[in-house]
This record gives sequence, structure tokens and C-alpha cells, in this order.
Amino acid sequence: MTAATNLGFPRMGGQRELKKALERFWSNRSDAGDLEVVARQLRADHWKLQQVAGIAHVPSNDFSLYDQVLDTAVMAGIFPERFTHLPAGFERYFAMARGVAHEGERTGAPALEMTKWFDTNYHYLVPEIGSGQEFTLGSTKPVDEFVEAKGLGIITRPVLIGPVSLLLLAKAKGENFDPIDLWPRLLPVYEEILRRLAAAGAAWVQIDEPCLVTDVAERALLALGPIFERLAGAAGSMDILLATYFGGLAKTLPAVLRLPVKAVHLDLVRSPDSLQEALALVRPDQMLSLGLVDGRNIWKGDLTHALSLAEAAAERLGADRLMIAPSCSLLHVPFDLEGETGLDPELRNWLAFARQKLDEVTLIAQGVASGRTAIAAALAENEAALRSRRDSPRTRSLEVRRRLAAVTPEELARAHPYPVRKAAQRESTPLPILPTTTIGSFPQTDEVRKARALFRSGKLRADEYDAFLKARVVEAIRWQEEVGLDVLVHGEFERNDMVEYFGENLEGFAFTANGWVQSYGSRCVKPPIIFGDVTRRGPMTVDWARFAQALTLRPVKGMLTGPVTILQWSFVRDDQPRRETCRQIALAIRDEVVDLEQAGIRVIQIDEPALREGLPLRRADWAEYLRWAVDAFRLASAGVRDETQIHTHMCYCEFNDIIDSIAALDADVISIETSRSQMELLGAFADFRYPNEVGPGVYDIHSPRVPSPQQIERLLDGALAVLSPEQLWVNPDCGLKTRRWEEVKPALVALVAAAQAVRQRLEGVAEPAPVIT
Ligand SMILES: CN1c2c(nc(N)[nH]c2=O)NC[C@@H]1CNc1ccc(C(=O)N[C@@H](CCC(=O)N[C@@H](CCC(=O)N[C@@H](CCC(=O)O)C(=O)O)C(=O)O)C(=O)O)cc1
Ligand SMILES: N[C@@H](CCS)C(=O)O
Ligand SMILES: [Zn+2]
Repeated sequence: MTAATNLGFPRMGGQRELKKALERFWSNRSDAGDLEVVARQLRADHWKLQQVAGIAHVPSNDFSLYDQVLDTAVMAGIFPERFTHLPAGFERYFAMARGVAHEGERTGAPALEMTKWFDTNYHYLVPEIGSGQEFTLGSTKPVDEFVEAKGLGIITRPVLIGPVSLLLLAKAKGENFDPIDLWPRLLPVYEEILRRLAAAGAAWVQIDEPCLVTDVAERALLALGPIFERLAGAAGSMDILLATYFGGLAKTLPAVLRLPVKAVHLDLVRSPDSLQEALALVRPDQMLSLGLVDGRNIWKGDLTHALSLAEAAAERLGADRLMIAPSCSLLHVPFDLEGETGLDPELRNWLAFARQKLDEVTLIAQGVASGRTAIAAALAENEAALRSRRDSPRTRSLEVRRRLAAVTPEELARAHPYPVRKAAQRESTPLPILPTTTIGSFPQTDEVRKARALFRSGKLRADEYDAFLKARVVEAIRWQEEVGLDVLVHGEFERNDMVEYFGENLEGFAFTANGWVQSYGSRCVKPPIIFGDVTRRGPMTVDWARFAQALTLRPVKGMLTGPVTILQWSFVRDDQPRRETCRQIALAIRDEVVDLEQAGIRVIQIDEPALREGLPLRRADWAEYLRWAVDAFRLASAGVRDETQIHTHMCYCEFNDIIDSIAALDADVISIETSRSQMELLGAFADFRYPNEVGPGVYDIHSPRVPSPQQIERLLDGALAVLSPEQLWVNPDCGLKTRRWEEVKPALVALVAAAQAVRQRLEGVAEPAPVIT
């Protein structure tokens, strides 16, 4: 019989119970025992609901208190030295995730770096591995959670991030070596875990090797055979499912199917073509897991089509050699559509969240096992929903399509090159060298979030909410002036999220009440759903920018999210190419940019933190993506005069390999995250001779640590070793919305002091006193 299976389930809980429990624990409002109770309950609830949905292989160890890569590093005893003095368990685990502040006798330790999980908006913590790294069994979490589920009567399929991906995702610390070469030292830990899982009664183990869908170095591919030989030996009679996802295996497929594993999972949503080849190559003793339900998007799947693929596979292999699954873990989609009563019913009928996707998986498996007639009613319902979406006039706007078709190449370029613009901008908006600024958001305090919640629930009138927000902007502007920042921001207090806010203000977007997806740790996002052609109803940010600018003589930055990031952090329609949707968003942002300029805003920032993450996982596909992504940014930004200074901002990833595309954006200034990787990134800017201005982040906003002026000065000196003083801006790594004012205030005071000290050294002149009004 064809098994309905799952690769991973969202772990936050339907009401984000895990987020709330974690934040209670971190703020000392609960203890470790309370956190464990919530975590255990969530695991139990999720295992049970998957079992009830008809999932035969329910995953375990997909749960994590912070991040599954961190869990795997801990399992393998990969503890950077700065954490080893801390007691093993929660204290060390959360210290690695969040860093520890320097306090009295206690020395601080920065957190592990955080970066994007492939092309998703999930962030993982990067394990740090030294060349002399010893690996030891640091935790038995996969076994403990298997035993926990077994105690509830559920034999789960434990999930492990595989050794190849763990090493490839890690960062080499110190000497010149490649972590993948350390696999022989790492394997005993995996072997021990597999032996313990088998002894505990696991029938299957799922080993995730998502790195195999990327351009993996030859030496890693060569290691695959010996690694899996040893893993299979340790697994004994327990079967291994090797899971690959987020793309196809391409040339690696034959080698993967030769490995001594019982089953291989393929992402047939991203790589439908690989099925034929896999069917031809799969060994007689092997099974295939067909990833037929999209784990990365929220649309109902075409079940008739999926069933056709599964039927064809069953014909070749026999139904018993198939598993039906989502394309990847369901971590990347919201929990349940059930409660979304606020969504328009027509649109709601087009959607499937994690729970609904489990039903799709079981339905396809049932169709293979019992034939189409057994599920005819469900298939007809699915077809009707797809037809309703395909035929809906709400998804198309002739006006948008006409306007896009008429875009000219001139509209993608500023009127003059950067040096000309720079002179015009200096004249119209004089700034000191090493100008100081922030990235846009100020703390989204409980007070701010509560006011928004009251407003949304009708308990606070619109005028009261507006007055509340304006008071926050006035405070923020006054405070920035007092501290002596040069280019000010209004603080983004009115925004729930930098993408959701724009989604709520654009046509063609829908938003959910509770469609949360984990972004990192306890932080979640509620991606809007792009279902139709995108247009702007009217100005989205102009009133806030105008209000803030009227309060001060210093320039206030207009603050927008860029088209690629809006695209990337939304659930995107799958009935037209992503680049078309991106161009539509770009036109809407262009109109906003022009409106901001007309409202007297001289500096406009268009954030594109997701530009890098949108890169296809295979290098061969990069050029095409970068072309349309860069064009979208240029379309959004190039409608302004020379005097208007365009900024962009990027964070959370490595930029070295796309530096030429970053330059092609032709933003006058780019602020970029660098502080966690100690300015490594700047090397790329220097090597490339990046022509425009750069603000390398000098304050790590992801950590509660407050930097000293001396630390910031050191970072600025590092930046000045590769950038000219005329190019350098001084700013934090990213927005300050997740920080508390108690941290932000001293940190920005230190940032301004450091900038002033370096200016004095460079110019040998005293600073003018800050303006206090
Ligand atoms: C910059 N980043 C972003 C990414 N993706 C985005 N879409 N947005 C981003 O900003 N990707 C890369 C990074 C990831 N970083 C972050 C950083 C911070 C967060 C974050 O803080 N998320 C918040 C949720 C934000 C939000 O929408 N808040 C709502 C409040 C909703 C809510 O929880 N309401 C409460 C009631 C409140 C009350 O009564 O007091 C409730 O419903 O229970 C808002 O502001 O209105 C988070 O807390 O997780 C995400 C990614
Ligand atoms: N302007 C945004 C950028 C985050 S990437 C902020 O400051 O939060
Ligand atoms: Zn950022």
C-alpha cells in the first residue's frame, strides 16, 4: 500500500504557543520546566493530528526550541569555545542562539551567525567548526523525542539533518580547511544515534540532505558513498529515507539512487522532470518518496495531476514502493486555514495550509491505493476550486498589463550616473563625512503592538491610534536629533511588518489573521498572499514621511520595501512567472517613490534584504534571476531626480558572490549587514571597487549586547581600510524593531560617538554641537 507521509510540521503551534512560551522563559517569567511542558504538549498535539489525518510516517525531531541546525550541532557536540564554560542544556543552547551580554564579572559571547535556510525566509544558526574539531554525542534529542512519541503510541520517523548538509552548512573557523573533510570524525556521532534509534524501535529514519540540490563540490559527492555505507551499517534493520528538497538532484540523481538507502525523497514540485529518470534508475529493492504537494506555497494543489504522476509511478514500481509526501517540510507554510474566517470565501477556497496539505497527501495516497472512483468527490471539489481560481476576473487587471508592456529601458535608469548625482545630492542635502543613520525601524514595544491590536479589534478609534503613532514619531525624531544622528527615520511604528504592511496597502494581495510562519527562533512573519495583478490604491507611506520631515530640519529617510523582497516574503501566485509579479510590484513602488520625492523627501530607502535569498539554488540559473531582480529594483527606484538620494539595505546573508549585481542596482547608498561576520563582506566591496556609498553595519542588532564606542571605532577603522571616507556611512546592521529602547539608546549614542571620533581623526576638526530643538 502507498504510504501517506510527512517530512516535517510547523512547530510554533496553531496559536504560536511556542513563541509565547520561549519569550516568557527568556524574560524570566517562567522556568525551564514550564517551557518543557509547552514543548511536550505541542509535539504530542502535532504527532496526533498528523496521525489522525492519515499520515503513516509521522516525523519526529522536526520540532526544535530554536532551530534544527543548532539542534544538530548540539547533537554532534559542536560547541564553540566561547560557550563551553556554560552549563550544557538550555543555558548553553540559548546562549549559542541569542548570544550573552557582558555583565559585571560575566563575559559576553556573541551568538552563532544566522543565515538564510536555502531560498526560504527561515534562518538557521551556522555551526562553527575548527580544523581540529572533535565531535561527541552532545545530545540524544532525536532518540528522546522518538521515545516520547512511542510513549503516546505513535511510532514516528525521526528526522536528522544529514552529515553532508551539516558540514556544508557549517562555517570553517580558523585555518584554511573544508569542513566536509571532517566527515570521518563526525560519523561516529550519527552512527551512535542511528544505533540508539534502531534499538528504541524506529522502523524508519529520515536523513535530510537538502544540500544535494545545490551545486555540491566534487569532494562532498565523493564522500556520499562511504558516508551512507556507514550510516546504513549503523541503522541495521531500520530503513533510511534520504530526503532531498527545494530542487532537483540533476546530475547527482544516479549517484544518490545508488546509495545504500531504502528510499529517496524527491521534490517533484520544484523538479517534476526528475520523476521519469528516477523511475528508470531506482533499484528493485528501493522505494521512492514523491514530493507532490507544495510545501513552499499555500495554493491548493492540482490533485488530479499529482495523482496521475503517482499512478504512473505505481504502474512502474508497484504501489508498495511509493510514499506520497509534501515536497519539503511543512515548516514554511502556516498551520491551519480553518480559522481564517476573515478571508474572502472565493479566495479561501483556493488555499491549503499545513493541515490541509496533509489531507492532500493522504488523498493522493488513497487514490493510488483505491483508485480514482474512491476519491471522485474530493477530486471534483479540487478541480472546481482550481477552475474558480483560473477563471476568476479578480486575478487580472488590463490596466496593469498595458502599463507594464509600455515600460521603456530609459525608465530603468537614473537620469545621470552616480558621480553626477553625488554632486547634486551634496549640494541639496549637505552631510558630514561618515554620516550616521539607522535602518528604519525603532523598537516595536509592547505598547506599540498593543495599540495596534486594540485598533484592529475596534477598541481604539482610528484617530486615537493615529495620534498615538504620531506621538511615537515625534519622540523618535526629537531623540534622534538629540543624539546627533544625521539622517533620521520616522521609526516604522505604524507597520506590523515590512512586507505585510505593504501587502495590506496594495491591490492583488490578501492577508490572513493567523497565517504565521517561523522566521527564526521565536520570531514569526505573516506573509501576505499575492493572488492577482498588483496595483497601488494610493500613497502608502507618504503621510508618515511628510509628518516626520515637518518636525525637523535634518533629512528624514522615506522608507519602502523593495519589489524583490515583497515578492520573496509573500506567498506568490503560481499562475504566472515570478518576474512578472515582481515587475508589477516594482511599478507600484515606483509610484510611491515619486510621490515621496514630490512630498519633499530627499532621501528614500528601498529595502531589498531578500535579493540574495531569491537566487536560484543552482548557479546556472543565477544570471537570469539577477537580471530581472535588478531590473525590478531599478524600475522601482529610477523615477527620481539626481538630487534625491536612493538608499537600499540588505541583511542576513553573504553578498560577495553577487556584488556586481548589487552595484548594478545603482543605489546611491547601500547599508549592509556585516557586524556578525566582522566585516568579512567588505573585502568583496573593496575587491570590486564598489563605486557608490556603503554603510557596513557596525552594531549587531540581533544581539542584546550594547557595543562600546571603541568597538564601533575599530569596525569603522576596518571599513576605512577598504573604503574611502567619502564612501562610508555609519549605521546598525538592520532595523531596531526587535530591540528594546534600553539597548537601542546607548548603542546609538555609542555609534554617533564613534563616528564623531573617527571624523575628528580624519579631519582634525571638532564636531558641531548636535541640534536640540
Ligand atoms: C527583517 N526580517 C524580516 C523577514 N521577513 C519579513 N516578512 N519581515 C521581516 O522583518 N525576513 C528576514 C528578517 C527576519 N526578521 C524578523 C524580525 C522580527 C520579526 C518579528 O518581530 N516578528 C513579530 C511579528 C510581527 C508582527 O506582525 N506583529 C504584529 C503583532 C501581531 C501579534 O502578535 N499580536 C498579538 C497581540 C498583541 C497584543 O495584544 O499585545 C497576538 O496576535 O497575539 C503587529 O505588530 O501588529 C513576532 O513577534 O514574531 C520577524 C522577522
Ligand atoms: N527598514 C527595515 C529593514 C529591515 S531588513 C527595518 O528597519 O526594520
Ligand atoms: Zn535588515
